Amino acid sequence: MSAPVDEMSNSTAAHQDPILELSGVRAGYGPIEVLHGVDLTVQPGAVVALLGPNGGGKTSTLKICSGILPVTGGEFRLAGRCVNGVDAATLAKLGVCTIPEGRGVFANLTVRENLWVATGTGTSLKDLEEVAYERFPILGKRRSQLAGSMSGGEQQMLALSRALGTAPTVLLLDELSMGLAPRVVTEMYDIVGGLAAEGLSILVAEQFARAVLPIATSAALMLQGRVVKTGNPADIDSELSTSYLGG
Ligand SMILES: Nc1ncnc2c1ncn2[C@@H]1O[C@H](COP(=O)(O)OP(=O)(O)OP(=O)(O)O)[C@@H](O)[C@H]1O
Repeated sequence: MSAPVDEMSNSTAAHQDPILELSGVRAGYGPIEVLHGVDLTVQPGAVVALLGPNGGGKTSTLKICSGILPVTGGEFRLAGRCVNGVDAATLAKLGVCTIPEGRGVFANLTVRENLWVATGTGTSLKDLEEVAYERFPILGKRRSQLAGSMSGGEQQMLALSRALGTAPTVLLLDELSMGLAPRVVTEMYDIVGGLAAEGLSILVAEQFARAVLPIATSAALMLQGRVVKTGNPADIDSELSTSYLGG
């Protein structure tokens, strides 16, 4: 039997259960169901790559995990507790942090102001800046610069800093590679791999499998609202080239 959500602590990474678990999860938009029974597991400290073509349901699955899209069937568990119906703000307080497609940085705000936005979760601006500038010194140099005038990689660093400043246990990343040069994508995924090595659990939705597979501990292939295969990154890579990419 699941413990009440209000008994959950932010230190969920130490738990024996998977940090995130979807079992037969169904969801949709209005009357249209788009997730038809998704099964997915993220173990503590793992990087799980959620792969597949456009419209397969990757973003919708991340929305379930962040509490934006309600579960209409099946079960969503966080560190072993059912969190169906728990809202996004509560999940954020429980340590689930999302970097959405397009990064979610405010182009017309400075780096510092963007960090200030994350103080809504209870972390002070001082702490957010300390974490950000220590990890990404370039952001310290750009603290008074408008985020929209920075490179795509620097914006992604800012998005990561905002997320990390809130000390998450689970990071949800949607299309980290979007709009970035291949070299920058590799750099960003190296950073993500480092975060997992520090104990963060990470679920990454990514269309460009080759970008994320080198740092993934496991991968799941999503087609038409279902996870059709899960396994180690090498197996899923070959599955992608033979079935989905047709080659
Ligand atoms: N806000 C929405 N309203 C209605 N349908 C939606 C909405 N968002 C997504 N969908 C539909 O849900 C299905 C799954 O989309 P989703 O964005 O989750 O897939 P995806 O694998 O992330 O694809 P992409 O990489 O293109 O974002 C698609 O058929 C899509 O058209």
